[in-house]
Amino acid sequence: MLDTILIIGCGNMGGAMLAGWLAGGIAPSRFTVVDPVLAEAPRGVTLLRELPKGARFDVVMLGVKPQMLAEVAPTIAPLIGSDTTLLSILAGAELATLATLFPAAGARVRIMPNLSAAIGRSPIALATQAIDADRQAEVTALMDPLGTPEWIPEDQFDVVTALAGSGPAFVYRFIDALAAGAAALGLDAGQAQRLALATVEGASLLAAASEHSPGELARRVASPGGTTQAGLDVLDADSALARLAQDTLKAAADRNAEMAKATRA
Ligand SMILES: NC(=O)C1=CN([C@@H]2O[C@H](COP(=O)(O)OP(=O)(O)OC[C@H]3O[C@@H](n4cnc5c(N)ncnc54)[C@H](OP(=O)(O)O)[C@@H]3O)[C@@H](O)[C@H]2O)C=CC1
Ligand SMILES: O=C(O)[C@@H]1CCC=N1
Repeated sequence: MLDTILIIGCGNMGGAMLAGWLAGGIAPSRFTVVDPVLAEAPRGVTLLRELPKGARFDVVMLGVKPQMLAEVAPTIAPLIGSDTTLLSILAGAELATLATLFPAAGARVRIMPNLSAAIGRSPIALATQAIDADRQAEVTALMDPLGTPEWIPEDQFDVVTALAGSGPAFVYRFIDALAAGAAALGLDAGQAQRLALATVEGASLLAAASEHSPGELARRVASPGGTTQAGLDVLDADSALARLAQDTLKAAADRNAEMAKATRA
């Protein structure tokens, strides 16, 4: 059973996952958080400034920056035994690196969530090696309150990190760009921001609920020879948006691969 959970590094992403778990009804008493700067933990969650000595947890989740891994791993390793499931959300920290740094762990799972975990709406990519089916099912169940867990081969982590981990930032840029474009055409800036956000929220919810693909939905918005088609023609000219999206994802995926190299133990 994955009852007790130690989160090491509870910043933006670790904090979002903790919020999602608590909102999903998991008892706060199951969580212990180690973080040097977190002002306070949610009610019922134990907050420590340093790693606990001699304690054992069913799950240890690494939530520090990837650049910290080599420094903190030797102090974390004594907490980890064959009964521990090690989870890592560190971009670029490969399973082989985790195996070198935490050889005693009963299971090691690499995870790529995003900040929407806080509201239970994150894609959650997971990769592992040599895990027994029961423990794998327990990890999946632990991720369920955070969104949509999917086990994937580890060699897809660079692109999945770019798409699903970094992706919210790209969407936020697009919302800002829509709002700035509308403001430049004369709309009040605050109103433009509200309308852009509501448009993206509604479009995204509809696409998620619809039997139709996003491409088909775009076709349904665009009346022949109308307003939308005039705008789509700009996005589609020379595949401008498609190329920009691919270049954006490639830059993020390449950086993830570089970080994996730098983090290799
Ligand atoms: N942000 C995101 O959307 C996503 C992030 N990730 C991954 O999540 C990890 C964390 O990123 P993010 O949350 O953005 O980063 P943050 O800097 O917000 O969080 C990391 C936290 O760990 C703390 N910390 C530093 N050293 C230790 C230590 N020795 N023991 C315990 N805690 C420590 C940091 O404190 P201090 O500030 O003092 O260093 C900070 O509070 C990264 O590895 C990243 O790749 C993955 C997916 C998405
Ligand atoms: O930017 C980063 O490196 C992390 C990984 C994915 C999202 N944030």
